[in-house]
Amino acid sequence: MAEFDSQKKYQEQEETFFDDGREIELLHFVYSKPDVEDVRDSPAKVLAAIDEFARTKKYLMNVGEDKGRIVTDLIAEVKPQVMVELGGYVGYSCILFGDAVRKAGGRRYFSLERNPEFAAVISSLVDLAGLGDIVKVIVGSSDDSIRRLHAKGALENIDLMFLDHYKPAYTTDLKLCEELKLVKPGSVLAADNVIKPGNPPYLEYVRSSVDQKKQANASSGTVNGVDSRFADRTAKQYFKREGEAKLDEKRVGNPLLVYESKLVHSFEPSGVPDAVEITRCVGAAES
Ligand SMILES: C[S@@+](CC[C@H](N)C(=O)[O-])C[C@H]1O[C@@H](n2cnc3c(N)ncnc32)[C@H](O)[C@@H]1O
Repeated sequence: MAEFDSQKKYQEQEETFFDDGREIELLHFVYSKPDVEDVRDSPAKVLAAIDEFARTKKYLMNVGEDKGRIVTDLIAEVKPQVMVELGGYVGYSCILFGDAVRKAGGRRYFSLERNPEFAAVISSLVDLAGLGDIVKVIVGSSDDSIRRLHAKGALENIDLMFLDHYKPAYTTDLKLCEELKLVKPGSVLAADNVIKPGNPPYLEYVRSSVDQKKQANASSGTVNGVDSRFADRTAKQYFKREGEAKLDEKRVGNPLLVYESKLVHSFEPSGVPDAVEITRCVGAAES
């Protein structure tokens, strides 16, 4: 693994590090750049402007350059027609990966974001980057949005999914996608923040054998709730705005799907070590 380049370090992550007006400040920062016309239609320049804000003004909870490269390499290899991200924030991953999907010949990048203000920031920056033809920003809770897109026929399968939203919802949303047959053999998953802050229930699930998954479903009805292994800070990250998380504890997914999963180490844009879990659905067992 390459060293972290400290010149590129984001500002320190404060106690309150999002939803305090900085997302709108970012928009003003980007659009008031003297060379904004040069930035237009350039995903790389929009990303550079977002990075500049986070390095010189305020921390932003973006995937960042280093972990981002793990996923853009994956996009170049998988060549997804349809990619979905869970959690868009201000659009950094959406612009980086939407551009990579377009370059790889893909058709659609869905960015699912619950906070309508953040979703508006994503849409504005996606438009500036000239990615409006491929990116669709969907406002709402990820599980509702997945169900609605599926019911409308707008989403029939997911070639590549980037999970980067509420940490306890990674497993329940993956199971929902399995039940709707959106995730199936051939699908690939990239899950962010599996070291910082960590996601033991998700790692356990994607690394389990078919038998282990069947047993886990049989032995506990509450295994999908907000697991006690999450730190309180992680479990309550969106509490102030969204209230208590409502996760479907009864969701069983499709335990017959066979996954191959590996951890790829890297760094947060703040320099803190983290990793992306890359999971490939390689088949389905007989029931
Ligand atoms: C870590 S940020 C995403 C960062 C973004 N992927 C990037 O790298 O540029 C997490 C985002 O997930 C959103 N979020 C949290 N829970 C969600 C849910 N259940 N459905 C949709 N979005 C959610 C938050 O509002 C926040 O914007």
